Amino acid sequence: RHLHRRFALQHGCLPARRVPQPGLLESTIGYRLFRSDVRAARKRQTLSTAQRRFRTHGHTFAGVCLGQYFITTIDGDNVKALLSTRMDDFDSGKIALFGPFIGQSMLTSDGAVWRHARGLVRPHLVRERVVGELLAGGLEGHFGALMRRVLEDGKILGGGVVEVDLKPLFGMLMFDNTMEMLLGVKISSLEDRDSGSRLAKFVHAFESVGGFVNKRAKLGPLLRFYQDTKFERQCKVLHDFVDGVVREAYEKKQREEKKGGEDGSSSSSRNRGFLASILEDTSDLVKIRFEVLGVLLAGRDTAADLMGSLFFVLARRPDVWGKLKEEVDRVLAGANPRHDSLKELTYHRYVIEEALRLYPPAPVLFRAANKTTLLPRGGGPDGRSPVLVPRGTVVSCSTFALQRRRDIYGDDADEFRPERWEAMERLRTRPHWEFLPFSAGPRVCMGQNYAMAETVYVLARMAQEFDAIEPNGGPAEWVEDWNITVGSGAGAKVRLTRRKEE
Ligand code: HEM
Repeated sequence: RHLHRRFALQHGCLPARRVPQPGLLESTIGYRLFRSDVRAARKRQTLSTAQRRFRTHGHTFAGVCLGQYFITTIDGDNVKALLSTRMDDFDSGKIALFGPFIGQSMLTSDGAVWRHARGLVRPHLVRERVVGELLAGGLEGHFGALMRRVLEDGKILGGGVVEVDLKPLFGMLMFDNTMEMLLGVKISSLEDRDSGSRLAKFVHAFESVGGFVNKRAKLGPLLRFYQDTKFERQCKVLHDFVDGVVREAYEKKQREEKKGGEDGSSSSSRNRGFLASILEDTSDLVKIRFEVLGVLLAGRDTAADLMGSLFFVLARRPDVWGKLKEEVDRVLAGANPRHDSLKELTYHRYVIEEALRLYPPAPVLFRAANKTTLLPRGGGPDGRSPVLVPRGTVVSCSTFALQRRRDIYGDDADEFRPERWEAMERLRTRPHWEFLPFSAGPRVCMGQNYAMAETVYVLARMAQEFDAIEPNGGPAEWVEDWNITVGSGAGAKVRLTRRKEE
């Protein structure tokens, strides 16, 4: 306490506003706050509850939940300190949650280990190269498989109309596409109908991991007393599957190197795909397994949840669908999207950015302070003074609430209006630290260009294939569904009308 007081005095820190927790027991344990969070989660209102709290208590406030002191903020300056200028004072705080699944990999590590992992993965996810490989690779093939599944799984009504829930199909599409990009092998969960196959077991285990991690996240500081053997069993299924592919690629590389050494030619697998590239750098196959699963985790659910939420909304917005069709016909004139034409689909991008703003698949960013530090704002009665952050504090930012701030996005901040992005670009008022679907700073999402390109591609292809999209039941408003990421709780149940052949 003495050290904290001295640190606060030195840096002019004042106390942050506290969420009301009357009584000594509540202000030190925070059980009622935890109960109210659990109730909100049951009603699928975690995100809107957080948004309401910020509207009531201001942009930065503190509290205690299950004995853990936390600070939460949607102040752009604080978010910048957390993710960038003071990032070394914070750990990612994810190893306890994800450790049994992805070990010490890029997503879970910090400091030198994280820097090395990021350097290893980065060359394969940078802009031009990624988009080129994406288009040269199998995305169109996977999209074709998706179209076949729409017709097989959907209810055909005649007249080119089909009713289907697109959300699980987008999950499979993103899985297949990310697996191909990562492992360099064609894997099609969209076409695999055998529920007993190794692939189906892998997909099932991958999907169940989200529920386990979510449960672990809810336990907060109690997690250290918890062991989940079911979770460990599913992790083993995932590890065994990836280990098999990695070992095969490693042995192939060794064979080729030997052959190359004998006849003087270079290895033909060199620099092809993510896995081949990592094998150039390390032969630690366990490390490779964790990096592959980490990127798969980071890339699949986020992109699939984005697509699901997007199509939930588009079914309710024929005006936006009409504009997408108009743009895709004008720019592509019936051809498949190409590297250069993707960039011209600007309205497509605005629509996706608006979905990322209102329904961010990663709606909470959090870090744990590894030493006593500060956030620049939120302290004192006017909230303008720095705030002390004692070592061990969990600091979080609800990007869901941040990206709905009315003082930044206007009075219609809660409405889906893609045109706002065109206006913000024209007026050069595009927010930076207040639009963080991919986070920002040195730990910014490594796959953001890949994710944007793949989403624009799929959206454009859907607009080429379907004349109309309407809701097929479900609520009028989007509801949250928490797994590791957040998607549409009502799925994307739609009635699609095929375009007539010209
Ligand atoms: C719509 C899709 C996506 C969204 C919304 C998204 C969002 C994010 C966010 C918010 C983070 C930061 C998490 C944190 O710091 O706590 C992140 C990190 C990351 N993302 Fe994405 N992501 C998406 C797609 C992808 C894809 C497709 C890939 C790869 C193929 C990918 C790879 C990564 C990696 C490797 C990191 C860790 C970076 C690091 O810790 O240095 N992401 N992503």
